[in-house]
Amino acid sequence: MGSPVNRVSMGDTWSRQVHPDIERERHVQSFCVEELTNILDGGAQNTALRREVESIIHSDPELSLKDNYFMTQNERYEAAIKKKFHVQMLAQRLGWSEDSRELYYANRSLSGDLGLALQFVFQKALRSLGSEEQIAKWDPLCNKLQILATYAQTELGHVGRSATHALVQAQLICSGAQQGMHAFIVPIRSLEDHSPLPGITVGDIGPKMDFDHSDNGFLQLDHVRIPRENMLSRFAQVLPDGTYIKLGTAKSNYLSMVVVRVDMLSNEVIPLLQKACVIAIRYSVIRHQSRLQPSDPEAKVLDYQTQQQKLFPPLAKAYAFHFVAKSLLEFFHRSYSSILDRDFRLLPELHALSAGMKALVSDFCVQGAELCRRACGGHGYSKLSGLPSLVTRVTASCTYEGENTVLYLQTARFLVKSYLQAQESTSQRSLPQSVAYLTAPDLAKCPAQNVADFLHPELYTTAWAHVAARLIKDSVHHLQTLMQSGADRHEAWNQTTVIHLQAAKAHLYYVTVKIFTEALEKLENQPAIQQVLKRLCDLYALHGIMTNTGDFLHDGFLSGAQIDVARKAYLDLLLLIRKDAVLLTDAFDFTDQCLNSALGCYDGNVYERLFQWAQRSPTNTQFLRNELQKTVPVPHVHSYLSDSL
Ligand SMILES: CCCCCCCCCCCCCCCC(=O)SCCNC(=O)CCNC(=O)[C@H](O)C(C)(C)COP(=O)(O)OP(=O)(O)OC[C@H]1O[C@@H](n2cnc3c(N)ncnc32)[C@H](O)[C@@H]1OP(=O)(O)O
Ligand SMILES: Cc1cc2nc3c(=O)[nH]c(=O)nc-3n(C[C@H](O)[C@H](O)[C@H](O)COP(=O)(O)OP(=O)(O)OC[C@H]3O[C@@H](n4cnc5c(N)ncnc54)[C@H](O)[C@@H]3O)c2cc1C
Repeated sequence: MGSPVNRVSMGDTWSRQVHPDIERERHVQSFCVEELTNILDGGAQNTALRREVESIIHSDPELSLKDNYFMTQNERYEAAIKKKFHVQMLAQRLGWSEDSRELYYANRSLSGDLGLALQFVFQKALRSLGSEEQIAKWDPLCNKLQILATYAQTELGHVGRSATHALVQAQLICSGAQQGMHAFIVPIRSLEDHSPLPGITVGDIGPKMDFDHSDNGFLQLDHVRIPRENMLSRFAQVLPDGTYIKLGTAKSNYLSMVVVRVDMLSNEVIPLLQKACVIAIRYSVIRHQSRLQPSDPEAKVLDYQTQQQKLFPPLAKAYAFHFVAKSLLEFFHRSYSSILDRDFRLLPELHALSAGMKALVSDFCVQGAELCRRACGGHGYSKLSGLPSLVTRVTASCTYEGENTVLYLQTARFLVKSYLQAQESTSQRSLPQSVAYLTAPDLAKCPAQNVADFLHPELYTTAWAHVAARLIKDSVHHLQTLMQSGADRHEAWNQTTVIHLQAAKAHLYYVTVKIFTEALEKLENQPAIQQVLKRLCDLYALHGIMTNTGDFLHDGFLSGAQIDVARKAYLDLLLLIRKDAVLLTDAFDFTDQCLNSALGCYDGNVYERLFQWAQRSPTNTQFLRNELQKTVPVPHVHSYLSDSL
């Protein structure tokens, strides 16, 4: 690997000297950081390749992210477009193919700060909904950037300034009959001069909370005609005489959403939380404040239990979600090709899991990133910490690709069906794997008696299964009671959605705990890593219990006394994780350039960097001469004072 300092140096003179406070954190290593990095990367060869790509990207001045925080929205957009084309040229020169690991790593090292991100969504949709001929026609045009494509499903589109083509999801009306949502490729701008085509009104939606690197726009279509073959036809066709032929199910065209949701977790959402944890935990061993004992020197803030309570649950989630995303991706790969071949048996479970996980993971990533930001005190409010951008960027993921409440309810719909299926004693069909626990034997009371009992993965997984199953049963009971009292199905559903939402969240939490524990079992040949990750897994499961105690107490599954014991187990874990905390963040192996944070650099030289970066601000660099020929920052209060006097 070479010296880590070499990897992370940003060229500042002090960055070769690691701050002693952070160096001490790395002094005693209870596990091999490099080995953990290899696990996260899926193998040592991947780590090596990723670092190779990172060094290419970071040595290229065109691809620097360092001025991002000082840019306006339009400047960010332009810089992101410029980088996109630059990376494309680099890829051509170095032979990085489309969908290659190299391009994936290039995107990661640039924090996804590349323009034309929606082209990716367009292509995912094209490949899942298009026929082989349509893919062969449109995909290469996108790869070579000969068309700039976007995905327009939500009303008011999302097309902006750059797109020449949009994949529009719209109602198909054939011979007067509504056939549901279908995907159409609509040319919207001239390929000659980029002007909007007849009938097209298109533009940028204006200032946003973040996502300035991405182009979001509105689109109106007024009597726009497109060729019949522009309707994506893997799952449905319209013949020249107007006959509609259904090749899939009524909801086959929703497949594109599944594909993108699965992909974006590891490509976009989870790294944002991971980076926030790296920044806040590194800063928390540099920042000293107050004393643990009156006679002590000022303590590192990470030594306060409340600081650990802020930062370690998000860290545990950052690891848990890595394994969740990996497992979801594996399930996706197992089922996708049969779905494309129109075998839809696995689709309901895949949809329910991917929609629900997108919601749960993005919700927790937002909460976690904001906690990290606040854990850095006043400096967390500075954009130069990197944290405000991480928070606002991850916040978008609770909305795009499906608003989270809407997605939890999709999972809940599947849970109701699965529960009813589990109740049918005559049913020959086995339940999908993720809900198999609905028929497993259940304990009425948790047997845990002491702290050690609460650290058994089987115990807390069973506890989560119990709560999820009870809440699902409860939600179905409420639904059925309302229907039996005369409410129609839709009304009864709406009157019980708050309860369904709670059930869906518990189910998803159970699934994440189960996936994390299963991932640990596979690490038995690496006991030191297994041990450190097990602590995070324990913390993840117990933190969930601590923040939902009512659900565990409700039917007496846990008693008040057991909750006290579980809390003791949880608090003990904070101390154990404390000594490995910085190493656990190092293992994510984000370069300093990619973190782009004055607080979070590997070397811990926070204050020098903050000071130096602040001086780069245009407010400090754009000077004018005042009447006394002295240079002063603009706008200067004296110019107004002299006007008004
Ligand atoms: C190098 C690489 C770089 C990469 C770098 C990446 C960067 C990445 C940056 C991200 C960049 C942002 C990109 C944002 C891009 C958008 O945001 S695009 C817009 C996406 N929009 C959405 O996701 C809309 C979300 N809403 C939904 O999904 C809603 O549930 C629906 C599906 C639209 C509701 O429709 P509905 O027909 O009313 O649905 P509903 O009655 O509830 O259900 C009907 C049936 O369909 C089923 N169903 C619903 N949805 C589905 C589905 N998707 N599949 C299968 N079945 C489904 C239901 O299970 C239900 O089945 P049954 O129970 O009847 O059997
Ligand atoms: C950064 C960003 C990028 C985006 N990019 C794209 C893009 O490229 N292409 C594109 O097509 N779209 C894009 N979108 C739009 C995005 O997909 C939608 O905003 C999202 O799917 C939510 O839909 P909505 O805005 O209509 O919210 P609404 O559906 O209006 O939601 C508003 C409220 O209503 C509630 N609600 C809605 N339906 C129900 C229901 N059935 N039951 C209970 N409550 C409900 C929601 O929970 C929410 O609280 C993007 C959005 C963002 C923020």
